[in-house]
Amino acid sequence: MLIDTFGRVATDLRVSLTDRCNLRCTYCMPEEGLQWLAKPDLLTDDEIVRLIGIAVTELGVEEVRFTGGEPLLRPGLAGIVERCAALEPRPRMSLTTNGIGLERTAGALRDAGLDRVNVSLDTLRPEVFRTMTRRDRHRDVLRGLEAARAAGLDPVKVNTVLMPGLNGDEAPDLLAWAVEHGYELRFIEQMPLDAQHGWTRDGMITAGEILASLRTRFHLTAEGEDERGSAPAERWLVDGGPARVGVIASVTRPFCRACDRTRLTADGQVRTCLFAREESDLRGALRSGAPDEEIARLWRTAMWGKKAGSGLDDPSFLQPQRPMSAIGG
Ligand SMILES: Nc1nc2c(ncn2[C@@H]2O[C@H](COP(=O)(O)OP(=O)(O)OP(=O)(O)O)[C@@H](O)[C@H]2O)c(=O)[nH]1
Ligand SMILES: C[S@@+](CC[C@H](N)C(=O)[O-])C[C@H]1O[C@@H](n2cnc3c(N)ncnc32)[C@H](O)[C@@H]1O
Ligand code: SF4
Ligand code: SF4
Repeated sequence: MLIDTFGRVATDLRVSLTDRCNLRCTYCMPEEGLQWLAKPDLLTDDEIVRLIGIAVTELGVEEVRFTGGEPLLRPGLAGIVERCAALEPRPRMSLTTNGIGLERTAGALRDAGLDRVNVSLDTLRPEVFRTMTRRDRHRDVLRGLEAARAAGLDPVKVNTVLMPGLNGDEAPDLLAWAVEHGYELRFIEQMPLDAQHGWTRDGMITAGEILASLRTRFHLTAEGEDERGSAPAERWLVDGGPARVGVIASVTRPFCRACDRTRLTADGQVRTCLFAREESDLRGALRSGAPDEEIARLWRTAMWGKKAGSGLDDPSFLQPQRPMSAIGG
């Protein structure tokens, strides 16, 4: 098992498959993109499957989420999913994506063994999408979402970051649209994880503001703590249900106490937390011929260094060196 400093057990593995992306969301990366990881530094498909195998068979990981950067840019994604679906015990598998290309790939990913998908979409307005992502791909995302549902990926969740002056007034419209289409919408508080270090607490829209805005049009009933478990999203029934809406309030209502995550970057570093400042090198061990037991030992040791939480409220808080897209958001 992966037991951290506080006795919490990590059963949820987030794997970044690439740091590259075909969008340029303003809260994530600059217009010109970033200095991408060099190809030889990326884990190969075989290395990723081996590490996930160790996590699942030796370390008690039960859930694997593929993310990035944009994971659909990884050519071997369906193959990786298929090989992970053959592991014993079989992990639950999900994908966090911007949805571009999902129209083509959702069926194959489902057939390979993917269980569910979270698609990021911040706005229903194509021109706002262009401003927020600096790309004209709104329609591709909507088609990707439809394809995910049609392929039987279930649930299909939608992740939305609200930004003042852009989509800040769209929460009720987005919720009405999500309820109509059967998607589970979650609003995410903007976090200080952008490559440009442009985040300010005053400049973000808080969970409280999002809920107040939703309540102008919907009746929301809070779900119990038991139903939440270790999930980042607090959820509310919309107009009595069954539709739900979530808010991931990492900044104003942190949920680190129940954290059950461990992370693997695309270049093979274990991170204990989104906001960790240290990493442990598994790629080096893999490439120097370490056996599975040694890699499992390194991974366990890494988790003993996990901090209590994000440290966002600590006056000495420092943003991690890697931006969200390179950590695996
Ligand atoms: N603070 C914090 N935020 C997280 C963490 N994991 C995910 N998030 C935030 O939640 C957003 C959505 O994450 P997803 O990739 O959809 O995953 P999730 O919400 O854990 O997924 P579900 O299991 O589907 O609920 C991310 O973009 C982050 O902003 C985490 O460990 N810590
Ligand atoms: C980093 S992206 C990676 C996966 C994929 N490219 C996508 O956008 O879904 C994962 C999630 O992180 C969120 N995200 C990115 N930067 C963020 C920030 N500064 N604060 C909060 N969420 C952020 C995105 O909205 C997205 O839902
Ligand atoms: S949030 Fe996702 S889609 Fe947007 S730039 Fe970052 S990695 Fe790309
Ligand atoms: S910020 Fe770190 S400790 Fe808190 S929930 Fe996220 S990964 Fe876990």
